[in-house]
Amino acid sequence: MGPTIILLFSGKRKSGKDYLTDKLKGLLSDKCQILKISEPIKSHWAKMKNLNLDDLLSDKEYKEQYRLEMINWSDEMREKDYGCFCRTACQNAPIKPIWIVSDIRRKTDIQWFKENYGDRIKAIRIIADDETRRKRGFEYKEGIDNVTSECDLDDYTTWDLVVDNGRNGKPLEEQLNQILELIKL
Ligand SMILES: Nc1ncnc2c1ncn2[C@@H]1O[C@H](COP(=O)(O)OP(=O)(O)OP(=O)(O)O)[C@@H](O)[C@H]1O
Repeated sequence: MGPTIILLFSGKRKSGKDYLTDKLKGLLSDKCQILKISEPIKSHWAKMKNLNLDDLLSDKEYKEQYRLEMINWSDEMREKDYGCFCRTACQNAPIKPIWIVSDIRRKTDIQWFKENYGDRIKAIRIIADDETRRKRGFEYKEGIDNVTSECDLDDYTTWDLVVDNGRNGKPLEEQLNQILELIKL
């Protein structure tokens, strides 16, 4: 037993992953649970470095400060076991009909979910134009924006849905309805 549907969200920095998945959570409420693959990474990192986990998980400057180091450390872990963080995130999550994974970043993340949950998964790409992302606080950083964790899914093509959350995007309600169409419980 497990969730009936797992929505995997991916998108570049400041495309609006947290924003859209939070809105979706607002609609689905008790039927869904948001999972973050970055949660087990951050919780391990916080323990190792004696940092405040809530600050690391939230949207503050704090997380930017440690992003590069966390990427490098988690990449080393993934080389040994590509599913390690996906597995922990799933093990820690309460069973609900719908899981929303809000931070898929790699082909191997999708691969792991496919191997373990088969066709219960739907993969959604959130896109936004550069100008919009910059307005939301995005600043290009060498070592972060040009590496695997940010770029591995740029050439993935078999998304179940692509949502434009930039200036040319459809109104929010339509975007959310498109996502709900994928669920059809
Ligand atoms: N459609 C939208 N309308 C208005 N504000 C938005 C919209 N989408 C995102 N934002 C805002 O833009 C900012 C960045 O969005 P968000 O944190 O969801 O991006 P993210 O993809 O999760 O970024 P990161 O990868 O850096 O965590 C937030 O302040 C969010 O509220």
